Amino acid sequence: MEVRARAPGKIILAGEHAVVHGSAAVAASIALYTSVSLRFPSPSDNDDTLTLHLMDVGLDFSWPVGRIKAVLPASVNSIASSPTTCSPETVKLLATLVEEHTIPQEKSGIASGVIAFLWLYTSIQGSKPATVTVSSELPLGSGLGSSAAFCVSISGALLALSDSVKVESSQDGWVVFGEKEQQLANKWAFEGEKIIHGKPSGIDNSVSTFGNLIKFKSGALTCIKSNMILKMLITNTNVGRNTKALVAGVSERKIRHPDAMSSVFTAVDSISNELASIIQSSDDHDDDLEKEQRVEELMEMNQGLLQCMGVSHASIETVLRTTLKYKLTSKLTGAGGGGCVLTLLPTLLSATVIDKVIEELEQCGFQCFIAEIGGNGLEICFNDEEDNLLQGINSFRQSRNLIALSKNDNAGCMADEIAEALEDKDCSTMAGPSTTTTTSATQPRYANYPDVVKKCDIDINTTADGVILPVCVPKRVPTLVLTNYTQSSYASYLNNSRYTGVGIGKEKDWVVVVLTTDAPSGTFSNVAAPRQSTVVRASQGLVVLMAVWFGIW
Ligand SMILES: Nc1ncnc2c1ncn2[C@@H]1O[C@H](COP(=O)(O)OP(=O)(O)O)[C@@H](O)[C@H]1O
Ligand SMILES: C[C@@](O)(CCOP(=O)(O)O)CC(=O)O
Repeated sequence: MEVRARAPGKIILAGEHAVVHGSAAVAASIALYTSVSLRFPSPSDNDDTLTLHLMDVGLDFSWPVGRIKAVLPASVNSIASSPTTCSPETVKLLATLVEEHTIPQEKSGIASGVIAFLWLYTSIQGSKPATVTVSSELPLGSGLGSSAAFCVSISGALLALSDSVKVESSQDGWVVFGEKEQQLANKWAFEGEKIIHGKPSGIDNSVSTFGNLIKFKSGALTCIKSNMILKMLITNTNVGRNTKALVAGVSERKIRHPDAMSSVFTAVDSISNELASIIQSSDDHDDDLEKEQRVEELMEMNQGLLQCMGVSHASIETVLRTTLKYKLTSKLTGAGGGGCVLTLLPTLLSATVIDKVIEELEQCGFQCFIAEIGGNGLEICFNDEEDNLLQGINSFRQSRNLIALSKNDNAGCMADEIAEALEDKDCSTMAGPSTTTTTSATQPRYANYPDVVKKCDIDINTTADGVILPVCVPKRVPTLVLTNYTQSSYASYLNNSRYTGVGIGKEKDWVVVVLTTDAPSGTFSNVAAPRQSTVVRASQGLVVLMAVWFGIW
């Protein structure tokens, strides 16, 4: 049983930090997602571990479920339908599980994310074995809400396969939870955020769960309907910072200067409310330019107040100065202290100016992108990743008037085994030609072939017709995986009528497609020896490598 969930990142247009102290804030989801796949093993897998693959940081964690049960006393068991806060004592217990793995010093911030994962997992699913894989399009720790997207997507996947939520698993493609289920996922995500952040306001997990454009104040969310075009340039200063420390720093400043800080928060509250009412839908577009200027002014004022809170940074000031040269207004977004900066790109701004600003910002070592604002929040998909790839391959074949490939279980088993053998190989280490002969010295180094063949019940003596197509795509981004099959030299195999069956396997960055034929030597119940093997480099701009082995060893 497998489910995938994805949740978007966010930008805060006004009100970060002040929102932690009860002021209003305005935020929008952006079309950059964190995706989670959750798979429970079948009894025949004999797998009794909980495994977490964190693709973005290249870290894997695995615990025998017995170990988790031994560490967590039964008294901390939660109920999936009623989100509960992880006590400091339980955080310590979960930290011991995380400490059983080595996390390099420069990635130490990941530990709190893994603790949050363990809390959400054990609370919603108990101590079942499973494999959970997380990958994100968001930069981590840059103010775009990666921690919220992490907690929301994990909560969504865990709830989707729990008894507490009713979702129609037969639906195709990405589906949005019903309102009740969204509320539940949001509450659990908030509990995860508390572990990572200490004192989150709840705005990040709310906008990641519900999507769109929202106003948020004291835990209450109002959806903003807007048809105003808000084009935002996002500049990542690439300066790392820690949300928890920045939020704590503002609270300490509030303790030192209660009156002054309370005035700052009140001013931010007014800014957020005014911003929300300006961008609220109106059919009158005559004053759009004036609205844009008012939004710019409010952003500028908000940035000034964020400086008062002590969360700006030299890199943020550099972005402000650079964009001001082009008469553009910017403000930090998220916790500040580095991270990302927003620049409003007025509707009448020419593409040439936009290119120039971006060029200048990039010369400072920053990264710029324009993100789509206000899409869906948390979404779930029950279609298996492999089924989706097969669907894509079959659409490609259909467009060439070929019959659809049907699943061949033995080939599927072989694809799984080869993917497993490849999983720890780096994409780049696979460059260069592979071996072509049967002698043990020159056999392809990726799998223990005779064992694979035996395990998958394939007769090594009669199977001669088949092709194995491995692809390595960092994070297995589905669209890129598909194009690596359909827009590379692999396309000639997919575009060949002699292949009628298919098996697909995947592990880490690797996907393996095994094609079979209808001939007695190609059904994979019988066999032969290897004939040829090559490795080719794909041209997708990513580090993508592919190997083709004709025939079976
Ligand atoms: N894709 C991910 N993989 C692993 N951990 C993640 C991921 N996304 C977020 N996290 C967790 O969230 C933390 C970043 O959160 P935070 O500092 O608040 O930055 P952001 O502004 O991106 O939310 C990471 O240090 C890690 O603990
Ligand atoms: C500073 C704050 O307002 C937003 C933090 O955003 P991020 O974690 O930097 O993406 C904190 C919060 O609202 O919980």
